[in-house]
Amino acid sequence: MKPTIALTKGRLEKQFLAFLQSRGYDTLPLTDKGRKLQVETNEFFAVFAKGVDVATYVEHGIADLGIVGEDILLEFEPDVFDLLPLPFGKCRLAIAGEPEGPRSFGKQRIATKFPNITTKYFRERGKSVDIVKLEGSVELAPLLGLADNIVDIVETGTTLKENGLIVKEEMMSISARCIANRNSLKLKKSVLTPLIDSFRIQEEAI
Ligand SMILES: Nc1ncnc2c1ncn2[C@@H]1O[C@H](COP(=O)(O)OP(=O)(O)OP(=O)(O)O)[C@@H](O)[C@H]1O
Ligand SMILES: O=P(O)(O)OC[C@H]1O[C@H](OP(=O)(O)OP(=O)(O)O)[C@H](O)[C@@H]1O
Repeated sequence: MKPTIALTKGRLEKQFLAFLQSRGYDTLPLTDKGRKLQVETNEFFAVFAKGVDVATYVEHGIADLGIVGEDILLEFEPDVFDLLPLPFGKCRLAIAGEPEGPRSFGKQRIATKFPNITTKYFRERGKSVDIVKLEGSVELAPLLGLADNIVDIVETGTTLKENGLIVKEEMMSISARCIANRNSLKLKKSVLTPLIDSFRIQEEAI
């Protein structure tokens, strides 16, 4: 029985397909899928979902493996096995804002897509902050006065730069991860092992 892999749609999907190609897989069924959300390849069934839903499908055992950003694992803490890092989806989480600093003097207000990561990060440093949850274009928040600073993903830094913002503090580096359903790892070991092994790369290449 072929295993099922849940893939994060969009940015990570493209990078995962390039990675699969580099590992010798025929990715034609995946690249030619059009708007289909389920595709069968020679080696596995693929389903395409948003990052947090990838984690949910893996947690519930609908998918055996998942390809997801580490930010999703840190934010939602799904009950999955975090198997291995992958050499793409590389970016970092950072606190960013306007160069002249926060407007308010009281408790700092932070806009972010990642309220849990942000709360934990500041709590571990003995600070309490007010969080404003946004779903995207987080860089707008300090510009429009919704928040003092943001916590967001930075890759090239272009979005920050073009909006006149700067990194105030680097929080952590993140990459894509391969996750697994805990039961699948035991029950489908023989079909999953070759697949997982083909995703392994030298630690220093991550
Ligand atoms: N600029 C970036 N550079 C590199 N990796 C990124 C970047 N932005 C996000 N990522 C990583 O890719 C994953 C998917 O990001 P993507 O932007 O495609 O989805 P999303 O944030 O859910 O946005 P959307 O709502 O448009 O689907 C994120 O979870 C993160 O790990
Ligand atoms: O450093 P950069 O290379 O500019 O990349 C960082 C940007 O990419 C992501 O946004 P995305 O494109 O996913 O859009 P969103 O803000 O709507 O989530 C992230 O939230 C930053 O805004």
